[in-house]
Amino acid sequence: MVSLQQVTKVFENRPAVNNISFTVSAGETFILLGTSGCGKTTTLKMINRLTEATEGTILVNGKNILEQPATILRRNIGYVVQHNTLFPHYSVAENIAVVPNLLLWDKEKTNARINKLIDKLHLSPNLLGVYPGQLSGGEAQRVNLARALVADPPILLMDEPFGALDTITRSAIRKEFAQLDELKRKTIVMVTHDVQEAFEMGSRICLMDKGRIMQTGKPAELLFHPANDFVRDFFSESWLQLCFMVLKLTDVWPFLLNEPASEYANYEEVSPAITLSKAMQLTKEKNEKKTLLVVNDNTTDKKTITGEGILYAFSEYQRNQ
Ligand SMILES: Nc1ncnc2c1ncn2[C@@H]1O[C@H](COP(=O)(O)OP(=O)(O)OP(=O)(O)O)[C@@H](O)[C@H]1O
Repeated sequence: MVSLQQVTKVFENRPAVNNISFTVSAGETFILLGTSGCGKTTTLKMINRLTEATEGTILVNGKNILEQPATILRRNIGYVVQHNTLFPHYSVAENIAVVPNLLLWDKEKTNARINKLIDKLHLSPNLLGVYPGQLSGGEAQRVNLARALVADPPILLMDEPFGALDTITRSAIRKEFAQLDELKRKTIVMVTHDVQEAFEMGSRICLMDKGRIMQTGKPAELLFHPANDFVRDFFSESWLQLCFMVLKLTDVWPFLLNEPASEYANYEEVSPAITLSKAMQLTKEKNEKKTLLVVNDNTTDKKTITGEGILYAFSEYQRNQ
């Protein structure tokens, strides 16, 4: 658990972060989102005391971070940044082993953990002996993450972790990360200015502007119940796309019409837990025949639905918000 209570950071008489409060529960992925200079990185760095807050209280797992030495605090907090922060004269294996060595793990335990992690992160074992300068951007970022995860810290701070990667690598690595069971158990605070990334990864999003919090909430809350004009305007450009990314068939379930199955030649069995955008993708015509989704699992009634039906259900859902 990470909790900020009325936290302010002043640089040169100017507040970079201005009286912000939020609590991140265990296991949550909490996103700090906003344009350049709004105070996201400063907020993140105050949590592991790379920057000291000017005012306010920060609790990590219920304990005031000022009541323990920064080095001890940081053992429980992994930290991944955008830039390649690997030591250039250490091999990949040596870079990942930095924290285990500090914790005096024996060689066998360290090696077993490193091998497990590189496998999970889809890194070739052949890379363990090479130096960071020989890695691609995507490989370097996977090694950065392995280094942050190696001692299994319960909290992970990530500052634009995919920022230095090209769009395709970025999207692929993001999807891999989202599926890592290592990450699912962690409390994550992540900084991004990429709206799509925020909605794809965040269980809650904190939108900031000029050092202040404009709104904190679940992705759907920000889209359907914006707290003010700033929040509404911030998402207006990609609003529809974000809605389809965020909403699942279960969310619009009462508005989904059950179509007669006999008229359709293509069928696809899907779970009601898929997003509207995934469902729309699956209803694309194949061989000039529309595909019907047969939504079925044990938690809902079975329905047969079409792409048009999903669009209709979305507009009804929107009207009811
Ligand atoms: N060490 C520092 N000394 C003085 N001013 C600073 C310092 N660090 C940050 N600032 C200022 O604080 C404000 C917030 O910076 P911060 O890096 O937290 O923003 P950000 O939202 O993370 O931006 P970006 O997305 O560009 O990284 C900016 O105006 C920045 O210039």
